[in-house]
Amino acid sequence: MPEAESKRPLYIPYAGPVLLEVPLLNKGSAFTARERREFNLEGLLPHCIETIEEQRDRAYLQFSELTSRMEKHIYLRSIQDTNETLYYSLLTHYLEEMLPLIYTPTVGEACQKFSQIYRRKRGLFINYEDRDKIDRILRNATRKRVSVIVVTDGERILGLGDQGIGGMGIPIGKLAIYSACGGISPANTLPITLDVGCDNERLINDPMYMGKRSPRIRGEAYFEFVDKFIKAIKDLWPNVLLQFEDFAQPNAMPLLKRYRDELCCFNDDIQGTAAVTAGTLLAACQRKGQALAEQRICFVGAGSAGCGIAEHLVAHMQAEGLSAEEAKSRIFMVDKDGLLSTDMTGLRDFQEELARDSAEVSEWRDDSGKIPLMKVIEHAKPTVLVGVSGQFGLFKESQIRLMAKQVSRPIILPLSNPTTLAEATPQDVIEWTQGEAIVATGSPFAPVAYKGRTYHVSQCNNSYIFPGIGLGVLASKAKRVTEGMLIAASRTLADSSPEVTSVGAPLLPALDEIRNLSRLIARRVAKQAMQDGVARERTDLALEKAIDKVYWEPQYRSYQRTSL
Ligand SMILES: NC(=O)C1=CN([C@@H]2O[C@H](COP(=O)(O)OP(=O)(O)OC[C@H]3O[C@@H](n4cnc5c(N)ncnc54)[C@H](O)[C@@H]3O)[C@@H](O)[C@H]2O)C=CC1
Ligand SMILES: CC(=O)C(=O)O
Ligand SMILES: [Mg+2]
Repeated sequence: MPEAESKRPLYIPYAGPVLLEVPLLNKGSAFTARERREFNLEGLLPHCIETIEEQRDRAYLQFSELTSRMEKHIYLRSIQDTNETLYYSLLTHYLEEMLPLIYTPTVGEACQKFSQIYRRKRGLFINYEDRDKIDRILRNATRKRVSVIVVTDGERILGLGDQGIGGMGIPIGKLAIYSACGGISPANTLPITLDVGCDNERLINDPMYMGKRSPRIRGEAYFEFVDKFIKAIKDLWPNVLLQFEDFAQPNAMPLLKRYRDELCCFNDDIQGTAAVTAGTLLAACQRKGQALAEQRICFVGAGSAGCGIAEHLVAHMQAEGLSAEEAKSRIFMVDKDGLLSTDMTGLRDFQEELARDSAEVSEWRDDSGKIPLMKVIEHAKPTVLVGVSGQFGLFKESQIRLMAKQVSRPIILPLSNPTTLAEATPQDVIEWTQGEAIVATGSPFAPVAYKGRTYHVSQCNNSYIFPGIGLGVLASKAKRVTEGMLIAASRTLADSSPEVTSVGAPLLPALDEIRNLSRLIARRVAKQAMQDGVARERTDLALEKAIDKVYWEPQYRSYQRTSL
């Protein structure tokens, strides 16, 4: 068996059964005869020395014999926890089939059942009680350099609410996407869950629950705890890229504001979602032969994602020539109590920014004094409807039909996850609009067959964006994630929209092109980082080399022995 010769060997201090227990290093039956001899593995493995492709075939055979999504998820996670190179080889090879099993929708159920299906350690759990020894805990995680961290406190997991430490499924899944789609080595990633308690009664009364069984720490104590966490991260890994994920609305924006100028970080639900949605909308506008600045955009769900997307679209429209005022006048934010307007009390500061002048919309009110979605559709005649409410079936037939009557080719984006919480199914939207609507969803949906045509439904999910941002940040050694970098990512996504070959062609590149897409996004993001003065200047050639250097492929390396 020829050893991988393209890369220099790795020097490994482990041998025997211990080496087989290190997921990042284990090669299983692919250890060569020399390695088996030198690393005391003889007799510990069956005779045949296999290639990663042969191992992948066996794993896929075993995977295919499982029937339920959860069994498949558990199986894939078990491979990740025993042989990470094989896991990523499998994932990249069968990305379209496996992404929905390690990510949305299955990851939602995996978070809900996290304590029941728990098997082996992965990532770090940092308890509120451990707040004065976070530095020590971080060092327990790994002695390696950490380049990307995804952190959650589990309070708003997809649209499923508080999952406590079960939320860990999300950082694990997101980082798997960084590696599978963005070429970030899993050796340099770390999923973290902050355990500050849990307010989900069902979970903390479940005897299986493995987290802290007490109400969530809130207020100043919570922010002091996160401050300590951030300080410990900055001390140990000052150049890390930190992604905030699935924090609940009261904390998501305040945490981002608190730390965005302190370390290289971003909030994926606010900023990653904004970038992917802008890219998707730009692609849809190209298809309609219109500018983004011409659209009237209605959001249902004025939370972290909704307001994050809206602010980012305002920046794009300004780049297209509108003033901030003009751009905001094209945005309509509907939350539980109807359209956000300036007379409402109790709005969060980021919602106030997007509230409509109450005098201007006074005629829109219904008998209860509120302005429900239907009234907004009637009066504002939106061309785009974005669902980020976490509420299944919120878009009603009458509303979508009215949109299609008022404007040509309405753009309808039910973005809530997982699939069971989508505001509408693509099948319904296509039928209600007689095939006119341009649709993309947060979770994957099968193509829709309607009147002899096939409509492909692209997945407008931040997973299209953050792997490329991560690669771009690492390659350019960026110190911050700027608004310009996010805009560059959106534009690259829109520019990669496939040629229209037929009605119903997908808006976004297919998943099997996502690795290439990530490299394109990385290039533009890195260049923008340089222009924004947050990254070291490099020539195009040096940047390309830096991307190649960071980019990790799931292939085995040759090992040489060294002492600890
Ligand atoms: N496709 C994607 O890439 C992403 C999708 N999402 C999804 O978006 C949803 C919301 O996420 P966040 O904004 O972070 O949560 P959030 O909790 O900050 O916001 C949700 C908002 O929806 C509002 N809402 C609830 N019921 C409503 C109703 N009947 N009518 C109008 N508004 C209603 C809530 O009051 C809240 O303001 C989740 O389901 C999440 O999975 C979030 C991030 C990325
Ligand atoms: C996709 C994602 O980040 C979410 O639904 O929260
Ligand atoms: Mg999220």
